[in-house]
Amino acid sequence: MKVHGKPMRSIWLAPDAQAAEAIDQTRLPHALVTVRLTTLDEAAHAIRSMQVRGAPLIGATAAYGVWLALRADASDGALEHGLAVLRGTRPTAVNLHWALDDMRQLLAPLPPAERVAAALRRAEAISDEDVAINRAIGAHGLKLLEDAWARKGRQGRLEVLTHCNAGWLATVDFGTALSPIYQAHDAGIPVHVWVDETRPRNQGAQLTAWELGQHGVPHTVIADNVGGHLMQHGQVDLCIVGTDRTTAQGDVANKIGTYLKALAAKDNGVPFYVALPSPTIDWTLRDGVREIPIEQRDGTELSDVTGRLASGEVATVRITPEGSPAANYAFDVTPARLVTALITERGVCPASHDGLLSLFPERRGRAE
Ligand SMILES: CSC[C@H]1O[C@H](OP(=O)(O)O)[C@H](O)[C@@H]1O
Repeated sequence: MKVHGKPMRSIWLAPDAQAAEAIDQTRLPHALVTVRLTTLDEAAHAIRSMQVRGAPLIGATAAYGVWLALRADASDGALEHGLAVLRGTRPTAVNLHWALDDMRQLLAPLPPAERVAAALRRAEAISDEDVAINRAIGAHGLKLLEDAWARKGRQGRLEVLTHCNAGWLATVDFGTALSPIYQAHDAGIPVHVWVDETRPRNQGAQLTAWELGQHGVPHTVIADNVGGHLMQHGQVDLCIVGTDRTTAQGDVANKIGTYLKALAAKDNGVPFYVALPSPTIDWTLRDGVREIPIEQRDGTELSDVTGRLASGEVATVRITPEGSPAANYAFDVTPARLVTALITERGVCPASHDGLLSLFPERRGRAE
């Protein structure tokens, strides 16, 4: 996407080809800072600390992380160590595990001398594939937004609510949930986005709002608990969110609070869509509530808030009493029954096993 008019991805090969570079998302929206990743540990830290975040971007970063590990040591032991370190960074986004399995399947059979070049080629291919997938999700999602706009008589604004950040910052480019919104905006549909702030890491307030502003998409930041009220008053035409892991039955793991938004949407007859790139489908799982691992992060992400002072200085302040414990669950699971449809790169389908198999028939009968 463009930043100050200049095309940009969220992660890229450094011009000297000796590192990966990425936008440090912990510095947005107050500063646009690039972080240079030269080692396995720097790549792992970038994922763990959420300098890079979002399921597809986590997968791409992990692929570059394997390349960085092998640049230092291309032995079997170093490959396995690198895969293990990266696999241990964050548990919920299945793209991380898909990308690492993909890299291992490619690299383990190769002679060490061939591994570094092959790893970089694959990391770049994974990034390019993500961009193509997200463009396609945008095109399929655009049709849903055009239909919603037509149903509304093309009057006023098309009101879309989104949760967290599933924009181009959460991917290599274009985003998943925001991709149809960008394409609708560019097609001249007067779309307006209600942006859930998404406590505690504020991916909506700090990242989605920044992205939409950069592209000129009208939006309003709201507290996480406002969405149900807006839906009750007819101010939301549809919801569209991303996902970190979706089961073969269509249960959707996404940022904490997504489930509550889906319940409000169901209660108010508001369509609830999930933008789902295929590397985010976990074909091995059926019951998402029972089986998807939910990341718990440090309580200081809840007790502390970082922002910019009037002086322009960025500071962190504590908002909870000293000694009050904080529980920081990072994801929840929305059962398929609350999902209107899944928007994949191959088209739109019901949130069900048959729905997914209709778009991915090659998965029928495979023992996962
Ligand atoms: C397109 S994946 C975006 C997905 O990832 C986010 O989680 P996090 O910011 O913790 O990496 C959130 O669940 C988004 O919907």
